[in-house]
Amino acid sequence: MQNRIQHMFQASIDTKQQALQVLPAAIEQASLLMVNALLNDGKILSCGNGGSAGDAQHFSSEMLNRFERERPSLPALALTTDSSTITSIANDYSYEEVFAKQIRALGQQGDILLAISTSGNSANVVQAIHAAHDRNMKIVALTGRDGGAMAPLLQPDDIEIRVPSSVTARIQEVHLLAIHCLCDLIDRQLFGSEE
Ligand SMILES: O=C(CO)[C@@H](O)[C@H](O)[C@H](O)[C@H](O)COP(=O)(O)O
Ligand SMILES: [Zn+2]
Repeated sequence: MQNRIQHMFQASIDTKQQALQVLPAAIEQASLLMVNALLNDGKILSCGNGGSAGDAQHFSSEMLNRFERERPSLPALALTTDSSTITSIANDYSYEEVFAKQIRALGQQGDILLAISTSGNSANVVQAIHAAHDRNMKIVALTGRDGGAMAPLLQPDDIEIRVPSSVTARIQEVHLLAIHCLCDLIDRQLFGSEE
């Protein structure tokens, strides 16, 4: 079984090496978009399914609490946590609407939606992008594969961070690294670099 473990570690390393060749500019641009929103009293909403729901919550927790340094709390909200809201929307309307309906209530012009989907095809994340655009919000999309249905929806001011892989788990492993890069760059731009 150790061969299997070695294979997965190596595949994750290889995927990160390939992502390192193509993603830094998009991650930097996404951090600038987020910092601009935060400096203008905007907030960052995040959403995704399964492991990506965890990533959405990972990001919002590091904004609301902190990443690696002491600093004021930053306004972020994961749309994946309120089970009563999610189950009632899914039950009364459709699972596709669970994020979009929240965005229509909470999203304001100048806010950012962090939309996370390894396939780019999760219908509720696609609908979340439509709802965010309707609220004049900008999108940072964390995707993989060919970007799926999300990619063609993105507007010129939106940013896509697309991991060059078709393996969900490997894509997620890079998504989390990208999230930590965003947290680091946001802190440095808002509160100065520590070294
Ligand atoms: O975490 C994993 C796989 O590693 C799964 O839970 C995965 O998140 C789920 O299959 C999601 O439904 C996949 O959705 P998406 O990434 O294509 O939007
Ligand atoms: Zn996973």
